[in-house]
Amino acid sequence: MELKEYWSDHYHSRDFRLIRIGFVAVRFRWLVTLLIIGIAGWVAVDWWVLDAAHFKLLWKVRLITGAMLTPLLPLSYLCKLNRRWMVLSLFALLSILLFFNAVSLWSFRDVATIPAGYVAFPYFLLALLAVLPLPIRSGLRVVVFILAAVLGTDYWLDSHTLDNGQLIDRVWLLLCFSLAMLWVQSGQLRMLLDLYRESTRDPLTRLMNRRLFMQQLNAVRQENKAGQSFTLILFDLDKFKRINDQHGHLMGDEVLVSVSTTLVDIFGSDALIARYGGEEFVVLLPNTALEQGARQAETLRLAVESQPIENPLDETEVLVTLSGGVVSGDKNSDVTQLIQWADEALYKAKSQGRNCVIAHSPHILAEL
Ligand SMILES: Nc1nc2c(ncn2[C@@H]2O[C@H](COP(=O)(O)OP(=O)(O)OP(=O)(O)O)[C@@H](O)[C@H]2O)c(=O)[nH]1
Repeated sequence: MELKEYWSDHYHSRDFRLIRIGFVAVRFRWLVTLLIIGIAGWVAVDWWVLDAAHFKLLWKVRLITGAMLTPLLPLSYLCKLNRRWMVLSLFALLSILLFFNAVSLWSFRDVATIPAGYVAFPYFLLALLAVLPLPIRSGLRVVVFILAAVLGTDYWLDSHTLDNGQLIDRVWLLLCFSLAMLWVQSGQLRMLLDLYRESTRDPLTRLMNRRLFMQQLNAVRQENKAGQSFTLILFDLDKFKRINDQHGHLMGDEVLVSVSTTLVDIFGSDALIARYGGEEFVVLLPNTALEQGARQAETLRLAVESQPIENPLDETEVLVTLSGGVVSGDKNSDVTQLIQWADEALYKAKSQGRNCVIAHSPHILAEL
C-alpha cells in the first residue's frame, strides 16, 4: 500500500471507495446504536452517583441526546450510496455528542470535582471513532473538530479564558488519543485495502480479475454519455497448452506475466485490463470507437508477436502469438451480449488460423 493511499481516498479506485464507504456505513450504524444505548443507559449510573439536582437535569439531556442520535440510524443506509451523506452523518454525530458534552460539563460548573465519566467523554469518543477505517486526512478533520469543540467548551465555561492551568494537560492527552485513533484507523484501512486487492486481483499477473472487470464494465457503460462508445477486446494466447507441455508451467506463467505487461504498456492507464480466464485477457477502452479500438488491438498483437520471452530456467526464448475479438458498445448495450459477440469474433480469429484480430459489429465480422 502506498503512503498516499493512507492519506486520502482520492487515491483509491472508485470501486474500493464504494466498498470502504459501505463498510464505514455498517460500523457507523453499530456505533450510533451503541451510543444511543450507552448514553440513555448511563442514566442508571447517574441515578446511583449524582445528587438529585444534577440527576434531574442530566437524565433529560441524555434522553434528548439519544433521541437526536436516532435519525442517524436510517441515514446510515444512505451513507452506503454516497460519500457526502457519510461526511454529513459523521459530523452530525460529532456535533450532537460534543453538544451533549458541553451541556453536561456546564451542569457541573458549580462543583469542584466533575464525575470521571463526563471528563473522559471526548477521549472515549476518540477511542470509539478508531473503529472507522478512515484515511488520515479525514481522521485529522475529525480530530480538529473535536479539539475545537473541547477548547470552545472550555473557553465558554471558564470565564472566556483558556488559561486554566489544565489546558496543556488536556490538549496533550487529546492529541495522544488522536494519534492512537489515527494509527488504528490507518491499520484498518490497510487491512481493508489488502483484502480488497487479494479478492479483486489476479495473483499471477496482478491485473484485475473477471469479477471486478464485469463491475467496472457495467459502471463505464452506465456513465457513458449518449452518442459515446467504448470498445471491448478479448484476447486469447494461441496454442498456449503447447507452451506448457514443451517448456513447463513455469514458462507458461512467465508468458502470461510478460503478455500482461505488454498489455499495460500498449493500452495505457485509461484502459481497464483484466485476466478473464486461464490464458484469456480482456481490455475495455472507454470513449473509443470500434475502428480505433481494433487498431490498438492490432498494435498489441504485433508487439506480442515480435517480442521473444525468456525462459527463467534455461534462458532459451520462445515466441508467442495471440488472437483477438473486438466489439464496441454504448450506454444501451447489454454487456453479456457484448462479451458474447467479442467471443464470437475471437472464435472466428482462431478458426481463421490464429494470430489475427477480428472486429465484430452488429452487421459484420470484419478481419483487419
Ligand atoms: N502455466 C499456466 N497455464 C495455464 C494457466 N491457466 C490456464 N493454463 C493453461 O492454458 C491452457 C489452455 O489450453 P487450451 O484451452 O487448449 O487452449 P490453447 O492451447 O491456447 O489453444 P487455442 O486457444 O485453441 O489456441 C491449458 O493447458 C491450461 O492448463 C496458468 O495460470 N498458468
